Amino acid sequence: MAEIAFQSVTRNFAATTAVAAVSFTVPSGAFFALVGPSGCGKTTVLRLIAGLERPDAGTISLDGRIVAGAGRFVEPGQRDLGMVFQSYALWPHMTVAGNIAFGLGLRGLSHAEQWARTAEALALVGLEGQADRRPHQLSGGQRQRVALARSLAMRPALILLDEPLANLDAHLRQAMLAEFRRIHRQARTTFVFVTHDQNEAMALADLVAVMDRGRMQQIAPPQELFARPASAMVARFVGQGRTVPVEVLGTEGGLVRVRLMGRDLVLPGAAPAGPGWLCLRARDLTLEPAPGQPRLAGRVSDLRFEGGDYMLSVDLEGSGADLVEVPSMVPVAPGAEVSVGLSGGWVLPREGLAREGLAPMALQPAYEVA
Ligand SMILES: Nc1ncnc2c1ncn2[C@@H]1O[C@H](COP(=O)(O)OP(=O)(O)OP(=O)(O)O)[C@@H](O)[C@H]1O
Repeated sequence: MAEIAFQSVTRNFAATTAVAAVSFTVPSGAFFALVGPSGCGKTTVLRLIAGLERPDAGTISLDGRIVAGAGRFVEPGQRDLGMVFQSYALWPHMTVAGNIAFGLGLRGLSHAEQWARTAEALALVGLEGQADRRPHQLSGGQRQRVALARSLAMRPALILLDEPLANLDAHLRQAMLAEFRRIHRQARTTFVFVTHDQNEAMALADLVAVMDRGRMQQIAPPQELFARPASAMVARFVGQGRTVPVEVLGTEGGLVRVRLMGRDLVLPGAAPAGPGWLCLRARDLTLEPAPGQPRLAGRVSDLRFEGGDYMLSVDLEGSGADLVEVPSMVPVAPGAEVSVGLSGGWVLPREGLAREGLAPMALQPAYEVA
């Protein structure tokens, strides 16, 4: 297992700053996911960890040892890490066992040790009995497991996975998410997983970094990213959040008082007085507000059938926000005027807030100020 530490790491490609003064620490043994829209710099971060890119500034340490920066550079082969790519990169002419044992042979391990480690890695990924097959005789999911087994057999301190599920169909991807979690638990190795799919990152990892245009927006456990987004980008990217502009009036008993559509509401959040965003997700909104629950007037713009119920797209007219998503047990025709109840949400400053500035806070329900 290995701890990963970036300190003010920058990587430029001509005029593009792919990674901009990024600092973070991943604890040893974590399942760490890097997520963000295309071009945000996540693959470059992965390649910097691997030693396939050199930083232009800053230092990268693995387990306390500087591997890049401060006049030092440790070659990829000397970093005690394995890589798994979406293309699998298996040798087509070798059997499954041959593919896994190949790297072990290069390390000079005895045949007996190669065989023992290959069998162990195949068992770990659930491919016992497939040792003599060739890659073309396997499904996509099985090939991905062989690629992972090949890395695991080397027993590295760190395994880097670059969109390993991208080539699999949605059903298989779901199954592989559970498999990756199990394999990580059993292998007791630090995993770094790059994906553009926030659902995948949130389902897999115990620590998720959201990147945008070369910068780290937030690094946090999935539950915290969802409940307490640090910037509007994270609020929108994670869990299909919608952001509604509000005026923050001040803090109040660990909550934040905001003005929204002419009403004063007190909501969970972390923001100083001034312009803010209210991040809302479907679970924060209901169609039939309980007595005393804050409510906002809206008009149904669209509805779709989802998960056995309906999801309405509602225009909070005059709020300046995009459409919000409101779950409903019954269909409501587009054009209908509705009253939307607010049971939660998260208020953040319009400019975003450094993670360090956010006080930990228990989640509490919203209430309206009389
Ligand atoms: N070798 C390179 N030469 C020039 N520009 C590069 C190179 N590698 C990356 N970039 C640029 O750096 C930025 C970040 O790229 P990177 O591949 O890290 O993003 P990403 O988040 O992994 O994107 P994707 O999800 O599309 O793979 C992009 O603007 C990309 O065009």
